[in-house]
Amino acid sequence: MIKLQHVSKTFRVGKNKIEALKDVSLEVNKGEIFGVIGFSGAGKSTLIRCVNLLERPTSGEVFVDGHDVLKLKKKALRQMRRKIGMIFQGYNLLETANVYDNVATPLKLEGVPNEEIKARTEKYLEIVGLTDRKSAYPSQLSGGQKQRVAIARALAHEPEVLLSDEATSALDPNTTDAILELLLRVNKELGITIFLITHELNVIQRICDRVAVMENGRIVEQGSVVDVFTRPQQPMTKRFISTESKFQIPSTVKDDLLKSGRLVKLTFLGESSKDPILATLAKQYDVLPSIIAGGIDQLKNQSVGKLLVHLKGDKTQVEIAVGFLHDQDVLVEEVKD
Ligand SMILES: Nc1ncnc2c1ncn2[C@@H]1O[C@H](COP(=O)(O)OP(=O)(O)OP(=O)(O)O)[C@@H](O)[C@H]1O
Repeated sequence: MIKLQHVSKTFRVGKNKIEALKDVSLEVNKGEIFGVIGFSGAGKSTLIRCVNLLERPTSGEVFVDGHDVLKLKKKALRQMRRKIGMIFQGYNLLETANVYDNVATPLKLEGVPNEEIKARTEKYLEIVGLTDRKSAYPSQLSGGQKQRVAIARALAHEPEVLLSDEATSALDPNTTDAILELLLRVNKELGITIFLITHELNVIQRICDRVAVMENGRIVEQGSVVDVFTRPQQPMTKRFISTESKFQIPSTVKDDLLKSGRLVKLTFLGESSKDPILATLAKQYDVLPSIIAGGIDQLKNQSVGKLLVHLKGDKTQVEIAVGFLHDQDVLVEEVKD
């Protein structure tokens, strides 16, 4: 649905050159939710803006639905842009128009017949749950409600793709969850492909099928969310996950534990979460496993269990026990200092 090939973007500010994107290639399939994650300044906004040419790449190719958008003439580009809706962190609503008109006015400007405007505006306000607030002005709405208006406005053009530029970054956790639920419904029930950028791991975990991790204008890793976040390969991805991870134990506690044994982080996926692996380990080897911390991450279609376990015992026995864990269907990471 969206294909970027070797896309680079250089900004010139006075005498300085800023390489915001460096040879970025990625493909978003029809019907999926694809997320790009990275810290501030990684190039995410520039990347998403290259899809609908709010930003023109310095080099490389951008395809939307098979069309090479950089080669499209004005009229064809306008038509292609209709296939692409966009929502932003700052909502971009018309403050002087009420909710209904915020959705209806852009349709009017596009020449959609009046009856169709009414039908679509009502339909999409209903989908985002704002039918009873259609006369309210943006200043009378919460951040989550404003984002719902922006989503209805984007959907009213009946796009094939929705681009989301940090749509939940200004919202509190509960409102973020509700907007993510809405985006999931938009994807599932209306069949709209979603391409989003975010700096929030939670957004990727909750709704994305695939993810790309960006650093300094480059994509350093991409793949399915389960693979990338349970078996991160690149230091940047590991750093992202550990920054967000809830497994932070005080260094004094960690030092004590490492003196008396080894610490392993176990990640359980799917069926492996049902096996009594630690009980088996304690029974088969002369090793005492203690659970130091644990939790479950809910990914879109799968839950992932994580345990931080201390293994105490004779050095050789602990070594054999770690080998046993590696042989199971769990991911084992040794925690050192
Ligand atoms: N219009 C512009 N002119 C000059 N430099 C720009 C412009 N837009 C972005 N940049 C620079 O390009 C780099 C990438 O910025 P970008 O906004 O794409 O990153 P980001 O990952 O979206 O970060 P953030 O989440 O903070 O917006 C930064 O160094 C930024 O300063």
